Amino acid sequence: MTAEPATAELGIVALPHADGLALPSYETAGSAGMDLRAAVPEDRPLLLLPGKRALVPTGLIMEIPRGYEGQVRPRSGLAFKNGITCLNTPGTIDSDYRGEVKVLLVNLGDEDFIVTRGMRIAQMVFARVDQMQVQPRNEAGQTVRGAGGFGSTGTA
Ligand SMILES: O=c1ccn([C@H]2C[C@H](O)[C@@H](COP(=O)(O)OP(=O)(O)OP(=O)(O)O)O2)c(=O)[nH]1
Ligand SMILES: [Mg+2]
Repeated sequence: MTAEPATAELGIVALPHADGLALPSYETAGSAGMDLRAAVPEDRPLLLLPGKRALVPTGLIMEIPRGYEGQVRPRSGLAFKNGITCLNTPGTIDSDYRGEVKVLLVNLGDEDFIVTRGMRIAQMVFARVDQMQVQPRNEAGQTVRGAGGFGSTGTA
């Protein structure tokens, strides 16, 4: 199976510290996310102690089309095997952001974790977003749910 041609275009600027690293790409034709690689120095891998967090550079600046956002999400394999996840998941990359995309990893496991150069540490999913016009009102329209929430409908 080959991928359907993508309709939207993602501009990527690779910074010098991403030299030699593969650009993000979809691992399979139907992948929702493209994996992000750690642009840490080859000779200075990042040690993530249990309970600690770190902002991991990707070495990439992205030009996301207006009307889309980038979501930085954890990889399930790292989460399951090592307890490594994204602290602020899903991280939000705004379409007008022109800084380096970084991944806020946290080690929720009980062992040290070493992030090496080129390691695929997270994935980015692009989603359409709409902006809303804020409309102040005196009261909200009635619904069956009303103010019920936080388990109001039960579990069974
Ligand atoms: O995981 C993340 C989350 C955010 N960002 C960058 C891109 C995003 O566009 C910007 C701002 O993110 P966010 O709005 O979540 O953070 P904030 O704390 O509200 O910062 P700001 O005041 O800059 O909006 O930081 C990342 O590189 N990685
Ligand atoms: Mg913000």
